[in-house]
Amino acid sequence: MIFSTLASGRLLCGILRRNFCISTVMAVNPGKLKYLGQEEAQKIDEELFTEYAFSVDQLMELAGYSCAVSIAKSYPPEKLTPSNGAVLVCCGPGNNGGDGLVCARHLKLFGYNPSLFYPKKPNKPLFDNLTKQCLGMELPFLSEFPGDPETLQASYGLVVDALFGFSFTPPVRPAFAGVLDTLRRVTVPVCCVDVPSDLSDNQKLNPSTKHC
Ligand SMILES: NC(=O)C1=CN([C@@H]2O[C@H](COP(=O)(O)OP(=O)(O)OC[C@H]3O[C@@H](n4cnc5c(N)ncnc54)[C@H](O)[C@@H]3O)[C@@H](O)[C@H]2O)[C@H](O)CC1
Repeated sequence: MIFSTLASGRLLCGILRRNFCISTVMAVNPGKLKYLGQEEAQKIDEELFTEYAFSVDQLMELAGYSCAVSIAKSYPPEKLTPSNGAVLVCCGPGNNGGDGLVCARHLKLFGYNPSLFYPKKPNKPLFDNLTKQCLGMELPFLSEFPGDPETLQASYGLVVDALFGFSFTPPVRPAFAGVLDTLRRVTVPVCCVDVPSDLSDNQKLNPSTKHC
């Protein structure tokens, strides 16, 4: 699990490291943690697909599950304010968003009350299925994003940022600009899948941002 402050540059926790190495490394010595750059992580993903024949579904399930486990270890539901374990999972239009849908499902099983904000679902079976699974677990999908930080944190004790991962190309387009702006200003923990979605704009990173 990684929870550390970002200094500079685009850092990335790759699927391989996240699922196969991190928990071991962190259990032994957090100082030995190694961050992957965008290109390095993409190469590892490519290797997992080609050389080891993993499917996207498999990797996504591992990624989302790992994030839920990390969150449960660091922010147990009973320690969140408000105390009902309410979590807002913000999902973007790519695979990073898919990780978020998986994460939400596992968070529910871990005793949280996740709600999803998923404004741009791709029209592909993978995302249809992940959405169906969340609906089947009665996870609410918000029709609108809570407009300001105060409204958001009155209802949710933690945010999962699964908006963009290693394929994000700045600057953010208007459809998501307001969402990122609000996430920069909330004071509740923001746990990011892979990288904070506004990492290209380091000066404005929310100090409460964590990444897993
Ligand atoms: N390698 C894999 O297949 C896996 C990756 N995992 C996770 O997926 C992300 C990377 O996924 P990808 O679909 O390549 O991209 P993103 O989710 O980062 O986003 C692409 C999505 O975002 C749109 N977009 C890009 N730039 C902008 C912008 N400036 N403004 C608005 N929108 C933007 C773009 O059009 C696409 O729709 C990786 O980080 C992992 O988290 C899985 O874990 C499993 C396998």
